[in-house]
Amino acid sequence: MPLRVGIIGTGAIGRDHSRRINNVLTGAHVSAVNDVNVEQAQKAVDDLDLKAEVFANGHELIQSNAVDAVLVTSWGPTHEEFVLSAIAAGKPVFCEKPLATTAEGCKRIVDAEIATGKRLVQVGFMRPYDSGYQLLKNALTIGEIGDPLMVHCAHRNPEVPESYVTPMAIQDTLIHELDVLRWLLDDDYVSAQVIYPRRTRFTHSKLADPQIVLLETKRGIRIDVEVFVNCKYGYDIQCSVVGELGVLNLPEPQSLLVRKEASLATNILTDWKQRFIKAYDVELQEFINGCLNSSITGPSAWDGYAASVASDACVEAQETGAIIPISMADKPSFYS
Ligand SMILES: NC(=O)C1=CN([C@@H]2O[C@H](COP(=O)(O)OP(=O)(O)OC[C@H]3O[C@@H](n4cnc5c(N)ncnc54)[C@H](O)[C@@H]3O)[C@@H](O)[C@H]2O)C=CC1
Ligand SMILES: O=C1[C@@H](O)[C@H](O)[C@@H](O)[C@H](O)[C@H]1O
Repeated sequence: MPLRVGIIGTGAIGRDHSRRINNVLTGAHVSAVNDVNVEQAQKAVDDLDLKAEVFANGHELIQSNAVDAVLVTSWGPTHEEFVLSAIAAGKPVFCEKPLATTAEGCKRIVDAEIATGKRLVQVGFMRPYDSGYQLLKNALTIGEIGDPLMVHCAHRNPEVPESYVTPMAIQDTLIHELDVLRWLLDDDYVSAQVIYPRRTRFTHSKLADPQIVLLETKRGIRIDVEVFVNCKYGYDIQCSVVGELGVLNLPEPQSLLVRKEASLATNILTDWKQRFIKAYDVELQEFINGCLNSSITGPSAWDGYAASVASDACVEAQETGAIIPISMADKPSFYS
């Protein structure tokens, strides 16, 4: 019996995940959709030929007998209520990042999930499923470059809308590095600082762009992440790990090298849909398989909480200009 998935939020990624569930992955189909913009939900059903029921309210979708599992792909500030509602209904829920926009909100989700006694939540941290990051992880695991000492990252988007403001550079964008670097380094953060270079003329009054985030880990690794969301030239994710014996660089996405007319050229991707298309497929197939086997194993609510603890500190660092300490509680055995 295929898994019947209900999707809350039929915007960019809600549509993309609907497409992949129905047309790429196995074992599931989209049975229900909801969006505050109901016309948009209906348009997703029509455009993608979803054969899904349109619900006027996300909580009614969660309660429906036509829904076995829930995907939350609405705006970040709405995630906590829907994830808590799915947990209360005893239904597995895949929540796009961020799990909640504050650590406090994530902790409410952690506590609610632990109270049920079983894993129900997977968070949409797709980078650990990316083949390039897995090459980095494997090389670090075998000690290819000795102990990691420093990490240099860049998270560049071509442009963002006027609704995208300074804290979102952390809560919506840097949250990916905050998660993947914990996993990559098997380490946690102890401090955060944010510095502001000269602003690009392509930003707006409510967005400091670019930003540089400086992090330190428990093992003393120093990390710098450039967050530049109006870089204009493309969607460009860089990660370079410097160790005692050498340097590991995240591979560039595969792209043809064209030698022609005294030029050597290759393309740069322009958005996240293509840059991580395989990672999205793998993470969601893992979620579907987990639901069918009653064993959710992907990035957990604790991972969402841990990333948000660091995210909260980075937002405080944005506001104060100070170096903000980060302290993490021990991971509950429930998530071991
Ligand atoms: N993992 C990744 O790489 C990516 C993750 N995301 C995450 O996915 C979420 C959605 O992002 P996008 O699709 O880019 O945004 P979007 O704005 O294209 O779509 C969000 C949709 O949610 C709907 N919505 C808002 N509040 C709602 C509510 N209370 N109930 C029902 N629907 C509601 C909006 O009407 C909109 O259609 C965000 O949390 C974002 O951080 C987005 C892009 C990539
Ligand atoms: O999660 C994503 C977006 O929500 C976010 O706005 C972008 O900055 C990220 O690159 C993308 O992966």
